Parts: sequence; structure tokens; C-alpha cells
Amino acid sequence: MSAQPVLRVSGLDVYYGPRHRRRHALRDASLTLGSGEVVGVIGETGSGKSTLARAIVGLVRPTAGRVVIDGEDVTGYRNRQWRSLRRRGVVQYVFQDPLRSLDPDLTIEDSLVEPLLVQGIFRAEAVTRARAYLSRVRLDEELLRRLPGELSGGQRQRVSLARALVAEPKLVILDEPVSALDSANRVGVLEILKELRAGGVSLMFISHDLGSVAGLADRIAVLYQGALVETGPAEEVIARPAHAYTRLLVNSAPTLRSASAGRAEREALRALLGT
Ligand SMILES: Nc1ncnc2c1ncn2[C@@H]1O[C@H](COP(=O)(O)OP(=O)(O)OP(=O)(O)O)[C@@H](O)[C@H]1O
Repeated sequence: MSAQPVLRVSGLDVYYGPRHRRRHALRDASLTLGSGEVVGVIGETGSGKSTLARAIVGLVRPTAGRVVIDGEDVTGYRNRQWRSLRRRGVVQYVFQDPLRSLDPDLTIEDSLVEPLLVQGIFRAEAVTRARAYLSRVRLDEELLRRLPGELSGGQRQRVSLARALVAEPKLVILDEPVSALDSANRVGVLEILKELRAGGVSLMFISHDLGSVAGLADRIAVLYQGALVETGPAEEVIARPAHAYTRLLVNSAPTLRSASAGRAEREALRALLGT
């Protein structure tokens, strides 16, 4: 791992809505991601996971805090500066809905080569790279001529992953990459992400499902009601969860639950959390 983290988030605050009805969606969030690391951000629906991701990539403006990506302080960057950062391929964000990452009027080939063409790479080389990344996400070249609307949900998710990776970014943020997939596709995409991790890509993997994150993440960050209540090495967070909400998550994940953890304990934790 290099000395410089690929991502440093400190004291990030995000509010939504008009002043008199403001919702504090992200509270003083701080997180560091080392180069080549995978961090899993988990939390229930509405806990602020997408807000954290969107604030990191400049799609939502924080009211306080700082974001540094690959040594570049992007806090307060304007749209033009964000576009330039994305064009340089530093960071990629994969939307929860793959259709949002793909232009419906572009063939898969055009979608995959576009990020390379804007970097000044010649089309022939861009197409070669697009094919290589399509095969990395285990899709057939035959799909290159199709439009996103002519693919299955699982294929679309893989194409949007390939599109995020083709420009070889420093950091990829994946918002719920497997939650809309059936179990065979989920296992397939998790396998691909494991290969990417072995290849040294830094990933932030957002999910409401601790079970999906557990086998992949080096570190786990737990969001609860807009606050990062616990962050640590994945094995430690799972083996010795410090926060009551994390204990409830571990206890509720069928594949992680220890034999001793039972329903009574889950109910006690729910009562403690007031949920
Ligand atoms: N554009 C918006 N305007 C107003 N409130 C918003 C907006 N986006 C999100 N929120 C609210 O902010 C809170 C956090 O939302 P966010 O989408 O970050 O949660 P999440 O953890 O990603 O949820 P999910 O797992 O359902 O995607 C929620 O209460 C949500 O209703």
C-alpha cells in the first residue's frame, strides 16, 4: 500500500431541504481509504450511504468538511473542475441503477470507448481496451453492438462496471452494485470485484447487506442515521462489533451470525436502538 491514501474524507456534513425543514443527512463523516484497499460502507436504507458517495464525487455539496482524492483537495470544486477530474479518470462513481451510468442511445461499444476517446486515446486502441474490459466482467463481445435497453439487468450492471474501469481510475465508488441482482449474478459480480481487488483497484463498496460486503472489504464503515458510528478492519468489526447497530447487523446476517447469537439478543438490540 502506498503512503498516500487514495481518499481522505474529514468532517463531512450534508443537509437537504430548505433552511426551516433541513434534514441532516450526513453528520461529521470521516474516512480514509488506502491505495488498493476495499472499504465497505454499510447501513440501512436512508442512513446516508448514497449521500456520502455523492458528496465525495461532487454530486452533492457538503456544508462542512473536506474531501481529498489521490492527494488533490477537491473540496469546493466547481462542475467544470469535477468534469476535468472525471475526464482524467481519477475517480468513477457507479450508480445504483446501471441505466443512469449508461447513455440509452449509445451502443455498449460507444459507451465503453467514450471515456478513453475524451482522454485522447485513438479509437482502435480504445476498442481493444473496451473488449478487454468486457471480457473482464465476463460478457461476450457480441453485446458491443447492442443498446443498454437490449441487455438484462445483470448484463447492464456489468457493463456499467466495465465503463467505470476502462479508464483505469484510482478510485471506484460502487453504490449498491449487487442489490438489484439475482443470487447467481450477485455471486458473479462479487467474484469480479474480488479479482479487481487482487489487481489493486481501490474500491468503496456501498451496500445495505453486510453479508455481501464481508468477503470483499478490507475495512468496514458503518453508517447509522447519517453518522459513521464504527470503522475498522472487516474481521474485527464482524468479530467484535462495538456499536449496538453493528451488533444488530452482524447478528441479523445469516451467513455471519454466530451460533450463540439469538433472536432475544436481536430484539434487545432493537429496543436499545429504538427501532
Ligand atoms: N435530494 C434529496 N433531497 C432531500 N432529501 C434527500 C435527498 N436525497 C436523500 N435524501 C434523504 O437523506 C437521507 C439519506 O439518504 P441516502 O439516499 O443517502 O440514504 P441511503 O443510505 O443511500 O439509502 P438507500 O439504501 O435507500 O439508497 C434519507 O433520509 C433521504 O430521504
